[in-house]
Amino acid sequence: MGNHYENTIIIQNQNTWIEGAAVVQLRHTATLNGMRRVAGMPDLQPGRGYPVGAAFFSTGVFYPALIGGDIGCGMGLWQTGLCARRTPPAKLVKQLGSIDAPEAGDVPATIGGGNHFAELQCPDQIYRAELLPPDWHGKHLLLLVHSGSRGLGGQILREHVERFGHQGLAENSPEAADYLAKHDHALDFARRNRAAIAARMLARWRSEGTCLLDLPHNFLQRAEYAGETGWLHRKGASPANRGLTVLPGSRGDYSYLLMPAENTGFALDSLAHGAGRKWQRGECKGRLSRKYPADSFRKTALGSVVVCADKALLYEEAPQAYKSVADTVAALEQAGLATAVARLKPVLTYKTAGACHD
Ligand SMILES: Nc1nc2c(ncn2[C@@H]2O[C@H](COP(=O)(O)O)[C@@H](O)[C@H]2O)c(=O)[nH]1
Ligand SMILES: [Mn+2]
Repeated sequence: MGNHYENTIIIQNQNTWIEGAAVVQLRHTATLNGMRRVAGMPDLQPGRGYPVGAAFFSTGVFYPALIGGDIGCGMGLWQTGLCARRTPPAKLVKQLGSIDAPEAGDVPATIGGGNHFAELQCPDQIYRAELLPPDWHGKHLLLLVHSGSRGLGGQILREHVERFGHQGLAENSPEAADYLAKHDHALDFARRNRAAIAARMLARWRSEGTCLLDLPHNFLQRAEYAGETGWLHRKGASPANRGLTVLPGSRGDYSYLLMPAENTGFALDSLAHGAGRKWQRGECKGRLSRKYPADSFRKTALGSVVVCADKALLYEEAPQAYKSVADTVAALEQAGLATAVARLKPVLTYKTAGACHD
């Protein structure tokens, strides 16, 4: 169900919890010059000035600050040739070793920090077999890669903010053309980097792999809404008009393969990009460390293994810090935006094998 406020919709149901600060940020974006409609997803959460988990449609002007610094961040999903039953996680961890150092080439093939990750997942439940992709192999593991444009997007945003602050750029201006060229480069860089990460990991496991989908969730595009042509900004929102999408939960929760519905225009053709954060990064250690030593997070309640040598990150990205992904999926389904196709269970989550930062 949606919750309307002038030109704003928030996709939520009775079980959706959204932090008040995120709603305040969303309502502020709705007042920006040229803004026609904003759509908050059930994973709406506060960001640095602007919310995460939302889409924004404007005319005549666009706002690089709404896209943020991780331009092109997204999710790629690969079908691997690794047999789910015959490949114990401990063996996969050993074969993988570290992929923290950049490879030579035009992209580093590294994941980056924060909540970027690569995860092997096992098909766990199939709800709509007829909607599975043609290359689907139910007995083999899937590889989900979540990464962005690394330092590149951050540099583009910094340069923009130094010159223009948080102002929008008038379409057809030289400044808009300059930003768009850089944005498109970062978008492509991020996509190629996810493919390079997948290729690097699959090579270590001596497995073939086929890309089932690759969708950015932080990007700007030309689009139409209510008969007007304008600019669709997505910040932590997955496109609902490019076929199957994947909605990740957390390293200790399921992920879902979703088929978007036909009519998603009311939500600016967008879906949630994750379960959504419940706790801010900075509060996680305080909430968890008395009860849970960092090492206890290297195995999850679903039996998966976590490779994360950074103890601070073990707390910041703990499953407890995220909302229930099943609730997020239910809110999307109830709003008529998507149908769950399959549920995927984590087997091995890779964050960093590098040095320990206590
Ligand atoms: N399956 C996993 N999902 C995860 C993990 N860490 C975070 N997440 C989910 O991904 C999104 C990504 O959000 P973004 O704003 O950084 O793009 C987040 O909302 C979580 O729901 C993980 O290790 N495994
Ligand atoms: Mn992301």
